[in-house]
Amino acid sequence: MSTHGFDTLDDLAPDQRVLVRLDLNSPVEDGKPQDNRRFDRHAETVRELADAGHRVVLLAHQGRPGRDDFVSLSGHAEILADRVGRDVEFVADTHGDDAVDAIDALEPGEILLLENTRMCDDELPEADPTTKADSEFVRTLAAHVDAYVNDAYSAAHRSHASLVGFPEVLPSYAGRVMATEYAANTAIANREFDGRVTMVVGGTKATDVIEVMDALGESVDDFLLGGIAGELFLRAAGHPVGFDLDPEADRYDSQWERNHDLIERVLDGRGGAVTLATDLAYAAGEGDCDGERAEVAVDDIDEKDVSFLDIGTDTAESYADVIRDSEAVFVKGALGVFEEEPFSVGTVTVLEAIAETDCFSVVGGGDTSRAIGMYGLSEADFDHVSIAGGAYIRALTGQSLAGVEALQRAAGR
Ligand SMILES: Nc1ncnc2c1ncn2[C@@H]1O[C@H](COP(=O)(O)OP(=O)(O)OP(=O)(O)O)[C@@H](O)[C@H]1O
Ligand SMILES: O=C(O)[C@H](O)COP(=O)(O)O
Repeated sequence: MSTHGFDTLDDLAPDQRVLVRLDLNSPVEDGKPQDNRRFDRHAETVRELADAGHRVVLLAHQGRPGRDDFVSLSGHAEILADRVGRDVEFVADTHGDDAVDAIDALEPGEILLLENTRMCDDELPEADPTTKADSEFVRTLAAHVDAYVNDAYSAAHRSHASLVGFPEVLPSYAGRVMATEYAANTAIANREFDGRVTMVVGGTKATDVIEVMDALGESVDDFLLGGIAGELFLRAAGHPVGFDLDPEADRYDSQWERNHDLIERVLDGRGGAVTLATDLAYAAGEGDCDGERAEVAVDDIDEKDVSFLDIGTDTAESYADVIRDSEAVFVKGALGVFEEEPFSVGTVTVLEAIAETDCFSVVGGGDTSRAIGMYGLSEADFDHVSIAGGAYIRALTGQSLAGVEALQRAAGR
């Protein structure tokens, strides 16, 4: 058993017919899944199992019923096959006769992907593990395999049948992605660091990250703020910022209404640990992201009529200094609209400082981690680049994940 209380692939017996839950949930365009790092990451677990001679049956979900991204996994099988370097057979069935026949026909080292688990009525909604274990979906598939592996860390906060049902009835193991993500993302709450622990807080989901700041309390020495949350904190400090260029998007006002009490509480309790931007960047001229970068000192902002798109250069440099002096750095959310090169300065300066520094580092959030590839940085320069969104947030705030708890219970049986 690992130190995290679950068994891993190191504990798996040889020659198993193994059911493996992945998270291949991807952006979908014109009905087709778009390639992303989830395929590369899970491919390593799948390849390891197939190379070891196991018969590999894969489960994954895509989208949510009723949404445009709720599509079949046939396209996912093609991308995954390319990444694994082996054939991945696909059957458009979740647990009926076609699925069962295909499972029974597998030879050692062969890989089969079943249809989108959310197309099976038993998968959703969330329910307790025993109820999910008693579903036809779980009972049927469990009878045709020897073991279950959960590699879907980024979906592990959902108490769905494919995540919590199987560990109730099968010997269960964490896949490589699950084990790595779990260790890195809980480090902020579980590990002792000798030196300064810094958290870079940005992005658009201010409510999420402010709750993280509140929950983390003393385990973080410095919070470096940017993005929407950064502007909300500046607003709390009396600066007229947080102007919605597109009022429909409503990035600021509703998140301000929802969070201003919490922001005050964080500032009262941990104000000394919170560092806010001293300058901000905006698009000169047109008033949208296409304009040239211009900067203004926060103290010189008199009116709320500009949409800020990045922290300023002085702020970025001072954040980089803090990072160079840190023992551990956790990133949640980008410091600006890095997708537009002129407004990537904050995010890229901070990521470069982390990459150059010998600190323990975790970068989380789907969008934020994309900046690493976009600006020529290497994932190898970070201890961990998470592929999880909601699960990363929950791990940072010390909340348990239903799928991880299910693995831990299974290991204890
Ligand atoms: N000042 C800003 N104004 C508008 N958008 C911003 C600003 N600063 C950052 N962003 C945007 O924030 C996005 C990333 O934030 P987000 O909160 O979505 O985090 P994430 O890293 O993608 O996490 P998740 O995986 O949970 O979505 C980027 O796409 C960036 O353009
Ligand atoms: O992409 C994700 O964050 C996970 O797959 C969870 O998806 P969900 O939010 O639709 O449950």
